[in-house]
Amino acid sequence: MRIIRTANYEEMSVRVAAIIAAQITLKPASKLGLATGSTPLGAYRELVAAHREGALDFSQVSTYNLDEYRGLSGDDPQSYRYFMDEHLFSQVNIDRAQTHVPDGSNLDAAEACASYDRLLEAAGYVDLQLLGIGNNGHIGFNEPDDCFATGTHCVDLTESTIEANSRLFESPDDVPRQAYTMGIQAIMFARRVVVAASGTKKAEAVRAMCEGLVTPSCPASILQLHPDVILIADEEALSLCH
Ligand SMILES: N[C@@H]1[C@@H](O)[C@H](O)[C@@H](COP(=O)(O)O)O[C@@H]1O
Repeated sequence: MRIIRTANYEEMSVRVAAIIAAQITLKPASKLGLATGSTPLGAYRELVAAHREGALDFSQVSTYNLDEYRGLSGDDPQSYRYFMDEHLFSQVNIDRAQTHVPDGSNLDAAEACASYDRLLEAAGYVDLQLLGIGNNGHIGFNEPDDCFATGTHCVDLTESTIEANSRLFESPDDVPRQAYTMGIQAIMFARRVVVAASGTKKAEAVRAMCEGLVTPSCPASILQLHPDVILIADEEALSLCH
């Protein structure tokens, strides 16, 4: 795992965006695995700015998002599809038909997950997977568990994740209790993984990911087995690493 240490969130965002931009420049038809949350927002802003300056062409790019709340349709402002449309897809020249997010409006979990897996398999998985990390070490919505879940699956969100994500809802009661998430396999099949982390709240999860045992109780720790991972993290997020 290569570690790029940055002074703060802004510098982290610039470094993450630069790697994604380089990926698109080198391979215009790149398949990108994308993440939601506060962490990638700055990088998305940088990518939008680069596009507006004429430096980045998304016309051949396709994207596959990690996860979606079960029960939310794409026109719900709390959905991850809405988040991606708002912060990235509507701001660049990407073909919206080439942007993919698990279908939260499909309440048939088995069907929703199987069809997302078929899509990922048909795509041959992604060239670059962008990840944030949950305070409890989750990636996507792969929560701490007794085993690593391989395929796309429906998860019951942990109390700590509901609490952490409630800042984006009116109250914790409004946070959906379940989500569909890409499994560990599709994440590990990405040719390159870029993990972004910022702030002291992520420090323990970052330490466990980089230096702890490879264990499903910290899902991000599986990334120690991936041959091409770049962690871009600020001083605060790296503060517990040796
Ligand atoms: N499912 C998402 C993850 O993909 C994200 O990495 C994590 C951290 O979010 P944030 O970047 O807002 O801290 O939260 C959510 O639960």
